[in-house]
Amino acid sequence: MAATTTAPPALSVRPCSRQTRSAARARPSPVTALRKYCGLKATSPSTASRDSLETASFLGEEGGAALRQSITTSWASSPLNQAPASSLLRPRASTFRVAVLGAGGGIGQPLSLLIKMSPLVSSLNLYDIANVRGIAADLSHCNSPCRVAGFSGAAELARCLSGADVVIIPAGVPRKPGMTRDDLFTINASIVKTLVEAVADLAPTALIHIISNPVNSTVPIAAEVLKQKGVYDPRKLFGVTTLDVVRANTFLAQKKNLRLVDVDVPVIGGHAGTTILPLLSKARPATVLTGDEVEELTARIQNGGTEVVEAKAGAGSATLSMAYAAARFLESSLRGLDGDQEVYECAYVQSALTELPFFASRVKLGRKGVEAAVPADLQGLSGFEERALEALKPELRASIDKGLAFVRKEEVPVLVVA
Ligand SMILES: NC(=O)c1ccc[n+]([C@@H]2O[C@H](COP(=O)([O-])OP(=O)(O)OC[C@H]3O[C@@H](n4cnc5c(N)ncnc54)[C@H](O)[C@@H]3O)[C@@H](O)[C@H]2O)c1
Ligand SMILES: O=C(O)C[C@H](O)C(=O)O
Repeated sequence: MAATTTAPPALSVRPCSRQTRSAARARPSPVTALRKYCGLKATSPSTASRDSLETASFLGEEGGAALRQSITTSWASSPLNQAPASSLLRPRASTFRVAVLGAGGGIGQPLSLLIKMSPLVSSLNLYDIANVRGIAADLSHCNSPCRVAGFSGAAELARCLSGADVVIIPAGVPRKPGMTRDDLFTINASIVKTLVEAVADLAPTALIHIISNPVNSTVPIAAEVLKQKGVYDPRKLFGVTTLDVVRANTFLAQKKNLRLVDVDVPVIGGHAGTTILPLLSKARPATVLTGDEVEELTARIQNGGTEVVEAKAGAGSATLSMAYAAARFLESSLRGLDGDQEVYECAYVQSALTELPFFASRVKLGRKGVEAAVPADLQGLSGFEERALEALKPELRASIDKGLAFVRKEEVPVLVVA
């Protein structure tokens, strides 16, 4: 990730489309390349204006504009059309402080790198029970403005959390082949409970992004802990389900040969097996799918996590795609906190959209976290989706109850997962 003095397209986190890749090969002006730059978030025309689609980026709208401006100036004035790195990398100063708990893990490390690249983040605190000082030292050598510090062991958790605007929690054990996410409950429930207790005490106004599985239960656990501590604000607690949306977008685009950047599939319900419900009938662009295609795509999206667990054959679950998804969700959250107006993501939150107290749906993000859930996605579902929605409710409810009972020290209900 070293900054170079060569072509600015190297600044992109990823090329966003075939068109962008071929444009890069043709060595366009850097300004043209950046106009096409889409960064981590492939914004949908359904949720963004044409302008914001063009500027949507991991850099944020303003950051992207500032970067384009700096490149216009420095590129044009450079005799070799190769501006010095210092003038190319001039993102805006920002004010958000992010803490990652479980930063030494398979998700934590690449996620921390992506966050270090974000000009929306001024300070990144890494925490793990394992030693993360080396990771912090390593990251701190990247010449992006965000300050990085490492905190290892429970004694340093308080300093890590102090002043955080967003706390991201990927701490916990991942699945091995043959396990369900619920099989992780025994270990991860306690980890999440302990960490959220600390967040309640030390960063009670922070947004909390929970990645640790089983998300369907760990989010209710976190809610109950925060309630017991008297600091629960349901607008600020999220189960990160962005990976389901990322997978749905990718798999649909592959299946129907669509431009990835155009595709947006809302995914509702929860984050485990059949509780993951992609609403393909609401996909943008509107796409004609046969019944078989819907069933096949839905199953692939629901089993995306298992696909990776099996491919890794005992070495863990999705880490890189999860880091990418979590970085996208963080960027959207920070843009909301920063006052951007039209920021939407799917997330697993306290919800009144169905009879279930927690439910993943598209939500509007704002200065205080969730501004509103978007009910429109649940209206006019296909027959297949209606049936799948009803079918997922018992399992999701059982997972929620299991999480709540764990904190309330009630008898934990037996959860039967197919
Ligand atoms: N929400 C999602 O879509 C999604 C996607 C992928 C993985 N996950 C989940 O994320 C979790 C982490 O996955 P991973 O692959 O990074 O696992 P990992 O084992 O590679 O990393 C977990 C890290 O957590 C740390 N840790 C454990 N207990 C801790 C504690 N009490 N305090 C601080 N740190 C602690 C470990 O030391 C380790 O560094 C798993 O539960 C996995 O199932 C969720
Ligand atoms: O599948 C897992 O266990 C990890 C994660 O929930 C995923 O969807 O990849």
